[in-house]
Amino acid sequence: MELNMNDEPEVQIGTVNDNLKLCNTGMDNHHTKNKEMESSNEKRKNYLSWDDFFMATAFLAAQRSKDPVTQVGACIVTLDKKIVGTGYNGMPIGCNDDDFPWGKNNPSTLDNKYTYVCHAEMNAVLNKNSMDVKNCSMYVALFPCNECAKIIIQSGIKEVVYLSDKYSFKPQMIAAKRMFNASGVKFRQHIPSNQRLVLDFSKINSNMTQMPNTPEKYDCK
Ligand SMILES: Nc1ccn([C@H]2C[C@H](O)[C@@H](COP(=O)(O)O)O2)c(=O)n1
Repeated sequence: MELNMNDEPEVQIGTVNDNLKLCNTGMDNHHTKNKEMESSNEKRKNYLSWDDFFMATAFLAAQRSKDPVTQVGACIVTLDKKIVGTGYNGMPIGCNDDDFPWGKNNPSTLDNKYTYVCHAEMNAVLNKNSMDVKNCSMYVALFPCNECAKIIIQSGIKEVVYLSDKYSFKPQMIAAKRMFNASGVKFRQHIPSNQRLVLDFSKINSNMTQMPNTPEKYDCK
């Protein structure tokens, strides 16, 4: 899965650079590199930073969204770096994704998604799996609107880390910043170290020349 921090997914592990290297050097070099790494005592260098990890988690959550135009994800993290909630923009529970509108340019308010969709931030707070989210940080793809800002403030979240503020000119985002400033919620933009992250599900098996039989075929008694 490719987590394009701006766009749609594909599916590798590590950064795009890792994978480009892998493609360009071919399998032999890949095996040599793997062998070199196996005998080295040094730790891996290009692991994800916490900020990149939590933002990527928000982006991964966004991939659950059915919104055909904008997929937003949010991830709530405690002071000791534990994820306690994720959310993405979607219809409320019980409101069938196929029955409610996903368009946004219909003249009738009743026929536009904005009337119904729950924002990623709201869902992340409501989906929390901890007692509360006091003093937590929220990682979110897009800067929160005024309605989500109210929820963020009331829930006790103390920091918002966003990737894009592309709607900063809209009154909703200006109001959100006003409220954050007044209530002491800090906000900062995260610039990811890589524009794209690729999850390669096949990489976990990449050092195997031959795969064993599936576990079901072994007699485990
Ligand atoms: N901070 C945000 C901003 C937007 N959303 C959701 C709400 C809609 O589903 C969509 C925006 O649609 P667009 O006007 O870009 O077509 O994104 C959110 O969850 N959080």
